[in-house]
Amino acid sequence: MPNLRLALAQFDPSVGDIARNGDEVVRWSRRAAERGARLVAFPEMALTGYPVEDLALRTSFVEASRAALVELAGRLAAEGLGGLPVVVGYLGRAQATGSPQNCAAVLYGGEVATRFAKHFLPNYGVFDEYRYFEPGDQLPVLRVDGVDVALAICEDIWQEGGRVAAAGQAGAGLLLVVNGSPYERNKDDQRLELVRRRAAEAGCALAYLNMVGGQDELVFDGDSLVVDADGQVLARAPQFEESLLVVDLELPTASVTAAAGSRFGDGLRLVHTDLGGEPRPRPAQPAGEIAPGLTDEAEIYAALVTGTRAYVRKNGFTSVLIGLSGGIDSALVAAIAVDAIGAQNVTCVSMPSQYSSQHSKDDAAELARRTGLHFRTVSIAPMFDAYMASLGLTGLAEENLQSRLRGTLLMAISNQEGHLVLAPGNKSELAVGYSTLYGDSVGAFGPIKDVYKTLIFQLARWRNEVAVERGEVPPIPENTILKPPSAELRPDQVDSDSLPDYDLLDSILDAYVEGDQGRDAIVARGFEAAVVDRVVRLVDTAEYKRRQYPPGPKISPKGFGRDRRLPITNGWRRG
Ligand SMILES: Nc1ncnc2c1ncn2[C@@H]1O[C@H](COP(=O)(O)OP(=O)(O)OC[C@H]2O[C@@H]([n+]3cccc(C(=O)O)c3)[C@H](O)[C@@H]2O)[C@@H](O)[C@H]1O
Ligand SMILES: Nc1ncnc2c1ncn2[C@@H]1O[C@H](COP(=O)(O)OP(=O)(O)OP(=O)(O)O)[C@@H](O)[C@H]1O
Ligand SMILES: NC(=O)CC[C@H](N)C(=O)O
Repeated sequence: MPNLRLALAQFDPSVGDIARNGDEVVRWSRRAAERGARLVAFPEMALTGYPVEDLALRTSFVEASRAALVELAGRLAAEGLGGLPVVVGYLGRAQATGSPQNCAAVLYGGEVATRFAKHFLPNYGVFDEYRYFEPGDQLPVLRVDGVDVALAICEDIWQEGGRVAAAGQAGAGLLLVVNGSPYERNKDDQRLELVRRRAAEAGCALAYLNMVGGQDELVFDGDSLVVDADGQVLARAPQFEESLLVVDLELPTASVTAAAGSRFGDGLRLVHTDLGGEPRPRPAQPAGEIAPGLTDEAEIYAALVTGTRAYVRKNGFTSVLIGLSGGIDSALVAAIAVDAIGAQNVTCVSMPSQYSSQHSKDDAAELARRTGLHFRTVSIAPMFDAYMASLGLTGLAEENLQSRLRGTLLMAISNQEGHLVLAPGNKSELAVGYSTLYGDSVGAFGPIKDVYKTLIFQLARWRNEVAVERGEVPPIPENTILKPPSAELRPDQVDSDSLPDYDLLDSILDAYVEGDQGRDAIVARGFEAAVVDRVVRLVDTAEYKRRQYPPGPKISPKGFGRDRRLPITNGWRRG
């Protein structure tokens, strides 16, 4: 059996920065060549970044991507890499109609050897690909060193038939799939199972390459992997880290004999590109590594850190600002920020009012001491008194004023010092509208907006335990984790005064938001009808707040954002 040394470049592209992404393709291709790879692949739309959203509808952007692809082919050859076939995703257009397409190409010998477009387009959850792209209709097969490699793009393997079935019918020796597959909790297990099933269906080995990094609300976790035809994992890249996965594959001798243009299932037309090369023997020291997977908490925390770091850096900031209350939410956000960009780049402000307890001030200061982040205290009391003297506010208006003064203060410091403000709201609060508009909801990015309160506690404990295991100081003070959550907007206030206990609330939210179950179905599961009705009503009437909330990293199958699109003005009250 011939050997193919394959390299999967699991890198972090930047949306819209075609020049930088092109440079990265050259850099990683050079590394692949140095490691003896005979074929190197880059993720879905690596040249433009992914997803490009409505940039796909801009002719100037499509043309820039197409021109950059041709230029990249020449540049690779000029830099001595013309003999290494490079599979790279880009934004292209259909020849017949000129419509945008989600494409990939093989660059070889200074030229674009072949191009093809994604066959199946995802149009659910966060994806809108019918809005942008025309589907492709080719089965691209690349012959390299006596092995036939069929190529596909992400959703192509998530739906039945298509290129998977066609690759099997054509007799390909390897199915190489390039992806932009956003992170969700437990999706790594789902992908592994999918990849194994598709390898069996195609009857050949399958190489799955995903990108890493963050793009607005999406986080990409990498976790690229290669399985043989029996589904056995031959190589696996680390999660959330850039890496070059190099693997030696013993593959069947090329056997695709159908004529170019032959049709396969789903009407796919075979385009066979023979790059030549002799079959190679198995090397004395075969390549291939299997990175260990992360635990559930480690994976979620890494996603939050990755998403936050990417947002801050890709938007040109170096530092962030957080209002630190001594409570668990802002404490976890501060810990994430420190892990993402370093304590020296994180500033926290304690903004006590007349209702702030001593422990809240002490706990905030203690977190700062433990992590080494910049910390200062600005009392909101004089500003509060000035407002009260002018307006004479009471009740909720008085409570919200405190939160708004803090929001204004944070934005003022941001303007003055150039830090990006992080919003500390969690998913439970966002679900029921338990935050003050233009108050604690101000900010550019919400690192924990897709994390339920019960999971916040779990992550805080986990982060502290990791620190202990590493012999470091746990970042989050014990008291912050142990005390009952409170907004401290009036004397002795605790969250449980106005909300069901978080265990109960999160269980109902899980059914209503993640599970999309109706009110009756949730009650039928044994939850008290009055509590369900209240939670459903709170969720439904808080849509206006969620739409004004900053973006934040999606970690669940249904983040508030593009995964869940409901009207703000909505008279439907039956869940
Ligand atoms: N459909 C709609 N579309 C657009 N805007 C709408 C609207 N309905 C009301 N509004 C506007 O929104 C205002 C009400 O919203 P808002 O001003 O935020 O005030 P509101 O939601 O009434 O009160 C804030 C709630 O969040 C809780 N909170 C605040 C701060 C921190 C925490 C915490 O522990 O984390 C909890 C607080 O206890 C209270 O229950 C209305 O006065 C109105 O101006
Ligand atoms: N005394 C304070 N000093 C600084 N920031 C504060 C203070 N109180 C509230 N905040 C800011 O407002 C956010 C909302 O705080 P609040 O205490 O109302 O609710 P919470 O959701 O329980 O959050 P946390 O667990 O962080 O306290 C906090 O996360 C923090 O960013
Ligand atoms: N980019 C894509 O086609 C992604 C769709 C696919 N279902 C995934 O999440 O992995």
